[in-house]
Amino acid sequence: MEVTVGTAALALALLLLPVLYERSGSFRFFCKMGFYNGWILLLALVAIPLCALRGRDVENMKIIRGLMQHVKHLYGIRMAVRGAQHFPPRQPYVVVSNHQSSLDLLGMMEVLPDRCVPIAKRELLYMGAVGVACWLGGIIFIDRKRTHDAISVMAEAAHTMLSQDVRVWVFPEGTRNHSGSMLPFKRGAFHLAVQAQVPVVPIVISSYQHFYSKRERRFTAGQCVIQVLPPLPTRGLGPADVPALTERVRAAMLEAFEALSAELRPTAPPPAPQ
Ligand SMILES: CCCCCCCCCCCCCCC(=O)SCCNC(=O)CCNC(=O)[C@H](O)C(C)(C)COP(=O)(O)OP(=O)(O)OC[C@H]1O[C@@H](n2cnc3c(N)ncnc32)[C@H](O)[C@@H]1OP(=O)(O)O
Ligand SMILES: CCCCCCCC/C=C\CCCCCCCC(=O)OC[C@@H](O)COP(=O)(O)O
Repeated sequence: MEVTVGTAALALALLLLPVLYERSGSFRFFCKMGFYNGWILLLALVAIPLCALRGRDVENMKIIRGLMQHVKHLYGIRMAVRGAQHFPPRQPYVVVSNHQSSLDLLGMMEVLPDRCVPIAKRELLYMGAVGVACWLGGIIFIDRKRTHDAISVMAEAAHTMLSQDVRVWVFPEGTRNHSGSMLPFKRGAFHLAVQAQVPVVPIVISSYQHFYSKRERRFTAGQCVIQVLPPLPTRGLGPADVPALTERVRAAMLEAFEALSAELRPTAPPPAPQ
């Protein structure tokens, strides 16, 4: 009898889930974000044995990129890449891009150049299978609480970029930013580019505001533009030039971000006929 009541309660709860999903925006938001994280965890489990054949190697980022590229379709996110011709061919460079949310992974995987690895907070290493996949992909981890150590890791990265022909992707805001603008940029990425004497390639991911908002618990289908801006050379620059370079790149990115936000902002529906 107890089993029957339990089973009936479970069946009722399962029947109610679609209704709740249909009626509650917040429930839908949490389901979608839960599925996003769960799906990436599952993809990481698939990636691990494939990547393990090579060991820790930047070439494994191709496997991770390939496995991630369908995820946008699951969410109805249409992505357009502009300015891909700006990627310098056959040379190392530092990519810098804005960082709004963990959804940035989708934009990153849309344009990630070959032999390019992100710099990530070290906490990612402890996310189970995701951490293992990131390690196998050659992702560079920094401890944000230890500035001196983070700078040493970046200095080592400058060497690796040149000796092993590697490109590096940095989020110079240093953290996710949902404000609809850009935080001040930290200078690590620009020191890295100047130390290695390689160009900086700015990439702007358009605002998610019209289809995704963590604060409002809103996540619908939508459109996202990833704009690659012209590279800035650093040849001949030294440490004293880093602040001006940082500000120049941020100004260019902010201008492009605002232009994209204006372009993609949904136009108000026409007034209803009287
Ligand atoms: C198949 C499925 C598998 C799924 C796998 C999916 C994988 C995808 C993974 C994607 C990961 C994305 C993760 C994104 C993140 O984790 S973002 C967070 C981490 N990233 C950053 O923080 C990068 C940006 N931060 C910096 O550049 C900082 O400057 C940093 C180097 C970290 C140091 O930060 P902080 O401690 O806050 O110090 P300051 O920035 O204030 O710097 C202090 C002074 O040092 C100078 N400086 C900085 N860097 C250098 C350097 N490299 N060399 C020399 N000097 C440096 C800096 O200019 C400051 O001095 P001044 O004030 O300018 O005098
Ligand atoms: C054994 C432990 C198991 C833990 C399992 C955790 C499961 C998590 C599963 C999938 C996570 C997928 C998300 C990948 C990471 C996205 C990158 C990202 O956006 O990192 C945030 C970082 O840029 C800035 O961090 P903060 O904004 O400063 O914070």
